[in-house]
Amino acid sequence: MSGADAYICGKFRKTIPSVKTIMTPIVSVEKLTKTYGNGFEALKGVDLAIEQGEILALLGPNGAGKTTLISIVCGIVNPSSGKVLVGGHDVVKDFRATRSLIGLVPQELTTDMFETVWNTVSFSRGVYGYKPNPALIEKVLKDLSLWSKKDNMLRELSGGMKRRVMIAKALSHEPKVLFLDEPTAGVDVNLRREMWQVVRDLRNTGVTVILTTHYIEEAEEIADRVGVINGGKLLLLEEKTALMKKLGRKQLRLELTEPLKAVPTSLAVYDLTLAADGLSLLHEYRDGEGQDTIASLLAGLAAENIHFRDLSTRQSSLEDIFVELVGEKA
Ligand SMILES: Nc1ncnc2c1ncn2[C@@H]1O[C@H](COP(=O)(O)OP(=O)(O)OP(=O)(O)O)[C@@H](O)[C@H]1O
Repeated sequence: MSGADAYICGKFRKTIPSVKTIMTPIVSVEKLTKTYGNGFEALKGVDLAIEQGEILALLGPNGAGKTTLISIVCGIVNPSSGKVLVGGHDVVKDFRATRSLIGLVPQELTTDMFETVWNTVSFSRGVYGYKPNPALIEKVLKDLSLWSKKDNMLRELSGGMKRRVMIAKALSHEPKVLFLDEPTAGVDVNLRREMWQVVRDLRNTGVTVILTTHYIEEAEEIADRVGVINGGKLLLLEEKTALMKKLGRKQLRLELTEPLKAVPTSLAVYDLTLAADGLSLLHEYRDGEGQDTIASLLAGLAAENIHFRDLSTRQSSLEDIFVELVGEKA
């Protein structure tokens, strides 16, 4: 059963096998470059394979090249060199075939505010040359909790509903790959969580979701894999949990009972940082490497007669990892 079939047949059913069992990428990008007319090199050789049924979050600061990459895959911008395949079809040579496999939800709401939800979504399907399919449109609107608003004009909807209409439009022609460009930019926390659930539900129908985001929390929350783009290059592409494990750091903080003037030489081996007031000691270590060291550190402190009244650990977040990689916030 294809992702689209699953979409038609069930309320976001979990019918699709896990990412790891499927080998052929639904989107494959090889040595992709883009130099705009003014000579600006927006992409400098990007390689990327996206598996069917995964959620991939592309993180990167402003101007990193995320929208350029998405626009090339969607056939909106021409690449300067390299090759992009969607469902095995070349995005330049076989534009119609690839475009019909893709749904794009742009950053901006681009639709007639005086049109009804039903007409807007139905019209989108027609744009792709598909025959009307009221049953599918009904299903899409119900799954996105828009059914009760089908006869309302877009201007009568809340911000969150308008965003869901944009997703419904993109799903109206049953795409296999859905691109969401900054799906939750400028929305409140509740709406962001609602959107995350919509994205997860979509993935569970087999739709492959690629989203760009500035919100690290978003990637941390819903992505299966994370790609980091900066300066037109893909700096890393990694399964999220593996990434957190590999690059994640832990920090042990000890609150001392008495201020310490300096770290005793016998403890120099632990690479401790003493706070300016002398009342806390910090020890950083890689995830999974700490246990033995911490036991001997605590023994070393006891031997030096240094006592602490509290101790806490902190796991570095994806945000810390990102800042370390890119040198700035997303
Ligand atoms: N049509 C264009 N002509 C010239 N340069 C462009 C054009 N479109 C984009 N650029 C430049 O290419 C770079 C990448 O832009 P792009 O929109 O892909 O970044 P982005 O990662 O999506 O950024 P943001 O997060 O701000 O949306 C930027 O420096 C931008 O100014």
